[in-house]
Amino acid sequence: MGKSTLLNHLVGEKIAAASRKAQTTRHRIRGLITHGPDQLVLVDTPGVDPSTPKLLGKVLNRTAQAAVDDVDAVVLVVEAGRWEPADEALAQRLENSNRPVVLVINKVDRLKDKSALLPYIDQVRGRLPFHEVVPLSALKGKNVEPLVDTLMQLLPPGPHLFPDDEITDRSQRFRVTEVIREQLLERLGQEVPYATSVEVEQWEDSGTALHIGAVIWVEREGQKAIVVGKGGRMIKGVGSGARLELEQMLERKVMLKLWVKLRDGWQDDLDGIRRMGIDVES
Ligand SMILES: Nc1nc2c(ncn2[C@@H]2O[C@H](COP(=O)(O)OP(=O)(O)OP(=O)(O)O)[C@@H](O)[C@H]2O)c(=O)[nH]1
Repeated sequence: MGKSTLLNHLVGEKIAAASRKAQTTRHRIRGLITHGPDQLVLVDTPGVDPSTPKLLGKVLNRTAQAAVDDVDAVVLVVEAGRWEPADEALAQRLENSNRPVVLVINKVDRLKDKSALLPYIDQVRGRLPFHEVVPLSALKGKNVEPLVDTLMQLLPPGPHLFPDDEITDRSQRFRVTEVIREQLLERLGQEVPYATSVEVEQWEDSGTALHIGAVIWVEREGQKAIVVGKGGRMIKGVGSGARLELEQMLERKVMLKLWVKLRDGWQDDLDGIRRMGIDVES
């Protein structure tokens, strides 16, 4: 859908892992936009997929539901030209949420025939009494500002919840794990990335560089071999790709060390899920 890409674009920096593979978002991440007296707190949620069998999937679905209960307005993101069964299921759930729902039609840059956009908007407008429908491209940053304006107008009056100059409630350490996870998602085949999780174990400033050590946890021995790759090629690629991104993000020299370790079945163990830093709604 492009929720993470949109969130990153809105706050102007990478705070959430985005990737071509579905269901990459695992955490509840807040993005912050402050314009003078107005402060918008954006909550990214994991995609809602009721068919996910693993306990991790169930936890993610609960996180998404709890996020809706917590907010003043909901942004439903769909892809231009499409209306998937999952979109319909979400729209139905939102109908009774008593929250204004803004429909974002993302990826308009992908539409080959631009004249198809207006009939599509007419068609989806009727699915729910949307507060507003905003077509945009999160990737290209096209028409993103009207979305911010619409959301700002929906804010209830109140004090700022976060400092004015912050763009996320998540720590730098967390953002580092997201950068590494994104590299894994980009470089590995379908199955393995979902079985991995990243944990920062070392964070030392030597003055000239920031030394970061992180563990990539996998569930099975075979996955370990894939993440390490032939002659360590995969893990080296992940490491150098992540290091370049981190140097840009942190605006300084970074020395990154990665280890791959085995932790059996963490996706099916609530404590394991918690240890990976994933929010578990009770
Ligand atoms: N062409 C195009 N691609 C986009 C756009 N927005 C996002 N994408 C791509 O769509 C893919 C999914 O984007 P994400 O931001 O990870 O989507 P998400 O909704 O957070 O996905 P989950 O992790 O499943 O929740 C990535 O490959 C993005 O680069 C867009 O406006 N145009």
